[in-house]
Amino acid sequence: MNTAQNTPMGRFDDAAIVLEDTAVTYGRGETATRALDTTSLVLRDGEFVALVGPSGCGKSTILKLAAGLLPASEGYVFVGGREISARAARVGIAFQNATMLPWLSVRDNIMLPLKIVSPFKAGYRSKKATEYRERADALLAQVGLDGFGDKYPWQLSGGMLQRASLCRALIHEPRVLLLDEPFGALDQFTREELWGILQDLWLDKKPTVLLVTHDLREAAYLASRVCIMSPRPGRIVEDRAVDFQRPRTVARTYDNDFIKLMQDLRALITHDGPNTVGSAAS
Ligand SMILES: Nc1ncnc2c1ncn2[C@@H]1O[C@H](COP(=O)(O)OP(=O)(O)OP(=O)(O)O)[C@@H](O)[C@H]1O
Repeated sequence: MNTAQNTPMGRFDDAAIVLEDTAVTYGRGETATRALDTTSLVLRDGEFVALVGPSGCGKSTILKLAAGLLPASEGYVFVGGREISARAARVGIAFQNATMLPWLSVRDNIMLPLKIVSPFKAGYRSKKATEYRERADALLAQVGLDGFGDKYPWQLSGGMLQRASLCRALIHEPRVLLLDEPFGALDQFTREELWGILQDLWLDKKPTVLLVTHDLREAAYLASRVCIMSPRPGRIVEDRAVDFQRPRTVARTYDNDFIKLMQDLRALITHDGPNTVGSAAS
């Protein structure tokens, strides 16, 4: 087992996520798929980084590595200072489809990680149950779902479910939040509203966030850094800081400097010239 002292991790004292010369090949032999080419990436504690790139370039693969759901074929992955394969780190995860258990209330769905994740599960059955309920209700209020805790998932709209999914990802106060196209299935207005909510949640507790998205406007609105990946087998070809003042607004995304940034990023993905911004990356 590797530790922070005797591996490359020792060089990144304040890093929340480190990929060091990491590569992933799915399968073996003739059916093997090289999904992620040799890639290095460091997220400092509290950073918000967006991963953008063509379909199939390995974005979700990077999230699976950081979540400990997938071992690296080559190189190292550290989360919270530990090699990920050594011990699962405490992360929060939200996907494009907010899968909820239909027989549980929204509040009980949100509280699920507390039932499963140490050290919370010990307190779940005892005196902490009330505290956990209050924590779930406070999060629901933060995302505009005050009073919806007793409803069932099928009584909520897609946008409301995705808000609840964010609450579930945050209920155990993870220091690392992994988001895989969390707003991809939503209409534009709901998506923009949720950008604001996610930004507020991030500004409140400053977890380290790794967001996979196809939407460059979403990436530039939310992230402090946008990493652009090449086609499969992907690797990071651009790591761009986004310095716009926070809190950011939707109106800000129509300013010239914001549009210029999106044009630059899009050109890196499509290899088009800078004046060809259209709908492909949004
Ligand atoms: N379990 C698996 N077994 C075999 N190949 C896989 C597996 N998971 C992903 N792949 C392949 O690895 C490559 C990268 O997949 P990944 O899901 O990471 O891409 P992505 O960038 O997230 O794609 P998208 O933007 O379309 O969601 C793809 O070619 C995919 O077909």
